[in-house]
Amino acid sequence: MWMGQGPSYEEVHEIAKTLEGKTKYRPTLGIVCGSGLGGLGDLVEEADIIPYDEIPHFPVSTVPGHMGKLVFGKLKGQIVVLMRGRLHCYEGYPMWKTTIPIRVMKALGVETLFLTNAAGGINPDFNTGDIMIIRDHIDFAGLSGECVLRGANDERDHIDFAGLSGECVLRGANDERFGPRFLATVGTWDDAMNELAEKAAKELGLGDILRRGVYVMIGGPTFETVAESRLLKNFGADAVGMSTVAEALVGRHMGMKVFGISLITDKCCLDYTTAKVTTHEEVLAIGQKRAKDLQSLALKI
Ligand SMILES: O=P(O)(O)O[C@H]1O[C@H](CO)[C@@H](O)[C@H]1O
Ligand code: HPA
Repeated sequence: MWMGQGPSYEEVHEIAKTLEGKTKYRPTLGIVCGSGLGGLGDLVEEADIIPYDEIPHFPVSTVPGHMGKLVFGKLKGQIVVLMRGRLHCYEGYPMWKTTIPIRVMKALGVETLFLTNAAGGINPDFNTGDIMIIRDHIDFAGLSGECVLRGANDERDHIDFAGLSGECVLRGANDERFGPRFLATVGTWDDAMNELAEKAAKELGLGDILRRGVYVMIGGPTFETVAESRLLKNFGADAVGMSTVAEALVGRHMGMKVFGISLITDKCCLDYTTAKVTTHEEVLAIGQKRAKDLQSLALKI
C-alpha cells in the first residue's frame, strides 16, 4: 500500500491515460510557463487545450497570470505539452502536489523539461528585464525542512525563516518506479541545454541582457524583506522566486533533462534607503514587456 505523500505511480499513470484519450499528441518536450509568460502557449500550433479542472486529480491554478491549462501541440514542429499556469506551494498545496503535472509529463513520454519563471534580482548587477539562464539552484525549502511556524510575519526588519522555507518536494515514502530515495542534485541544470540557450539568446541579439546565475526558491507568498534579500545574497543566490526548484527536482528524480530561464522582473532591495515595494502586478507587467523576446528565445532554443 502506498504510504507516502501522493500521488501514487498508479494515479500518475491514470491521469496520463486520461490525457492520452483527450489528445493525439505524444510530447517529448514539456514546458512550464512562469508568471505572465503564458503567451508562449499562443504559439503552439494545432493545439489541444485542456483546462486543469477537467483533469481528474489535477490541482487548479489560483494565481493571476496563470491560466491553468495544459496545451498540447506543435512548437516549431516539435511536439510539446505546455503548462499555461503552474502551481505554487503558497497557494495552499503541499509541495508534492505542485509537481503532479511534471510526474504526468514523464508518464506521457516527456524527456526534456524547460522551466521558465519570473524572479526578483538579488545580484545587484542584474536589471529588471534581464534574462537569466539557471545555472544552479538553492532549494531553500528542502534545506530547511518543514517549519511549524510557516507563514508571513509583518514586522519591518525580520528574517521570516518560516515564510522562506517549506518542505522538500521529495519528502515522504519513495516509489523507486519514479526514482531513487536519495537524489544527487549536482548537475541538475543541463549544461548542453544551457549552452544552446545562451547561443540562441546571443543570435537573437539578447546578449546584453543575458545572465547566468543561481535561482533560490522560497516558499512565498511574501516578497523578501531587506534583511531576507541580504541573507539570500550571502547564500550565493542571484535571483529569487517561489517556484521551479521543486519541478526541477521531480524532473531529475525521474531522469528528465532539465533547463530553465528566469525573467528578472524586479530588483530585490538590499538597502533600506532605496527600498521599494514589489508587487505581483509589476511582475506581470515586465513579463508582458519582455513577452516577445522570451517567446522568440523559446522558439529558437
Ligand atoms: O515563479 P513564477 O510562477 O514565475 O511566479 C513568480 O511570480 C510570483 C510573484 O509575483 C510568484 O509566484 C513567483 O514565484
Ligand atoms: N521575490 C520572489 N519571487 C518573485 C519576485 C521576487 O522579488 N519577483 C518575481 N517573483
